[in-house]
Amino acid sequence: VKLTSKCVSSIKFREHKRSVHGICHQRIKTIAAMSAESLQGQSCKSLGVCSKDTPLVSISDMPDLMKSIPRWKLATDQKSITLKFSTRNFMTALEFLNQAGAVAEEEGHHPDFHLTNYRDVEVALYTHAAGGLTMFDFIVAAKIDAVPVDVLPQKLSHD
Ligand SMILES: C[C@H](O)[C@H](O)[C@H]1CNC2=NC(N)=NC(=O)C2=N1
Repeated sequence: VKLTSKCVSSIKFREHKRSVHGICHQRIKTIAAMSAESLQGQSCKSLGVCSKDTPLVSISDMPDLMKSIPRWKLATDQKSITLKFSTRNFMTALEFLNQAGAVAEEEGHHPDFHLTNYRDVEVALYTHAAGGLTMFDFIVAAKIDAVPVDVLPQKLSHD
C-alpha cells in the first residue's frame, strides 16, 4: 500500500506527540519522586498549562508525594488534597489566605479557600481541568506549606 504523504506526516505527528507526551510523563514521574524542598523549588509554569490531557498522579506515587506535604490530607477518593487548621484570629486567617492566594496566582493554579468560624482555614487542591490530582497540585501545596502562619494547637472543642 502506497502511503500518501499526508498519512505519513500524520503518523510522524502522532509518533512525535506520543514521544512528547512520554517525555512529559517521564518529567512528571521524576518530579513525583522529589522531596518537599525540591517540590517547592518547582514551578507549575515549567509543566505548561494544565489541561484535560495533564496526566493524573498515579496511585503508586501518592504515598511518597503525601510524605512531602505532611500537613495535607489525601481525600478518600484520592482526587484532592486538603489542609485544615485554626489561626489565632480572623485577620491572621485572612493574611494567610492572601499570601497563599499570591502563590496560587504566581503558579497559575488555584486552590479552593474556606474561612469559617472566624478563624478556621481549609485549603483544598485538585486540578479542575483534569478532574483529579496532578503535579500542579503538589507543587502549589508544597509552596503553600512555606507560607508562614500562626497556627493554633489543634482545638479540642469549639470555644
Ligand atoms: C487558563 C488557566 O491556566 C486555567 O484555567 C487554570 C487556572 N487555575 C486552575 N486551578 C486549578 N486548581 N485547576 C485548574 O484546572 C486550573 N486551570
